[in-house]
Amino acid sequence: MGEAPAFIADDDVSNGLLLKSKGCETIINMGCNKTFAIGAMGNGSDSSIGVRILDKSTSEWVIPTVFGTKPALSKGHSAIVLDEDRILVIKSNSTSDDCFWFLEVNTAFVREQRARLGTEVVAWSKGVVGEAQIPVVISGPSGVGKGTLIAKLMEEFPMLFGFSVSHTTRAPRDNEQNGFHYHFTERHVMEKDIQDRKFLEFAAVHGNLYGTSVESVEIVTDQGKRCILDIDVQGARSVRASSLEAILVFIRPPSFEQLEKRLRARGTETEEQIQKRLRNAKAEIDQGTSPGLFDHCLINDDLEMCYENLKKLLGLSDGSGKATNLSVPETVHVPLEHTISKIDKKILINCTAPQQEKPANNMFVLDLSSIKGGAPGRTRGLNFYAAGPSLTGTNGFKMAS
Ligand SMILES: Nc1ncnc2c1ncn2[C@@H]1O[C@H](COP(=O)(O)OP(=O)(O)OP(=O)(O)O)[C@@H](O)[C@H]1O
Ligand SMILES: Nc1nc2c(ncn2[C@@H]2O[C@H](COP(=O)(O)O)[C@@H](O)[C@H]2O)c(=O)[nH]1
Repeated sequence: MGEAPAFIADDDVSNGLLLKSKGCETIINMGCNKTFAIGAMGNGSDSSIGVRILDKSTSEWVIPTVFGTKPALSKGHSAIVLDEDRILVIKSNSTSDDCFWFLEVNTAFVREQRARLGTEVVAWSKGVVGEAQIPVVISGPSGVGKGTLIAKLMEEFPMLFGFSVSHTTRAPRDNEQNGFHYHFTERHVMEKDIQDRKFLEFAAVHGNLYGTSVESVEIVTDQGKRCILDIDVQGARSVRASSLEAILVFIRPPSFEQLEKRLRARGTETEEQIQKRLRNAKAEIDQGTSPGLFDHCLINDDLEMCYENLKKLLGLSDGSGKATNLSVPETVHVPLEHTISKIDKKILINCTAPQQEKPANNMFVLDLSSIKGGAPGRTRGLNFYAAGPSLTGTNGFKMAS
């Protein structure tokens, strides 16, 4: 691990945006009578960035309950207050998926958890650079062909889509791999994880528990890919009601007889299970085809035609099977020495290069005007671009190794 960074406050930082250093921690004063210390906790045992809170009314330091994936310690980081709810932390020398982190200190999610637990709470949310496209939920009765359609999409566009691997308490089928088709788990483990808020949605389906973990969606988003979820109608309803913005597609069979035929031909369920799935299918088709819940409804009669229609509504095809909408994740690299400052929703990152005689073209902008999401998932929609030559005397602070 690298040596602890020191932080030097610029003289003109007076508006409470960010404050000085304390050893290897950044010290941030928030308006809520609290001071946040962010950095290595000094005990040498934790490999992630820690947080302590000073309650100024009691002068006591508190270790909060931390939600979300914690950022790993890096050689240096800087921090700046975004608003009364969040602090932005920028890690130096990090890859694009590990550079920008939001420490939520008073968002709706944090307030909810604080009220539930009766303790101080903070939550980390990793920033995702680029125009992450909203997840796609594919729903429909068992046997309609959801998995088949998703497999075709993943095969044709492996760089564009990533599958959210669900958790389930049902037993694996012969051809199913743990961690690829599902995370197969025990009911008591899954129930505990649900209690611990690890799931974005979950439902009891055909007698087993199924759920989408926050982490499963994050893994896909971190790869810069568009997340596809294969979930039942109850799950789709939960997603609709959640903070996860998604496009919801219902797949319906051409007829109930065809559905039964497909389920039987698949040969993966016992007669009893097939009967249960068919009984549930009736209610699912009713709910899926009634207005309000789903954005789109496709009939999976001819598989190729249904697949073309799916691609069309996802903006992937002009109808001829040609891809039209491929995107590439951006790369980000913030050096150890930099200053940051904030103008409205834009963060200016001035990468100083003292060894160079002339200032290099090293001013970058992190545009936060289109961000979406937040803890317990990711903060998406960050834009990062070069803004021109370095400026001096900006309202920021310098981080040194
Ligand atoms: N358009 C189609 N015409 C005929 N058979 C199809 C069609 N689409 C899929 N199938 C077949 O139907 C069976 C069920 O499909 P699939 O497993 O993809 O359904 P599913 O909706 O994912 O089911 P579950 O919800 O139970 O996972 C498979 O054997 C598949 O090959
Ligand atoms: N609400 C959720 N439903 C899910 C999830 N993963 C799968 N499913 C749905 O369960 C049924 C049965 O699936 P099978 O693999 O046992 O045939 C099917 O309708 C899936 O869409 C999930 O994470 N959440």
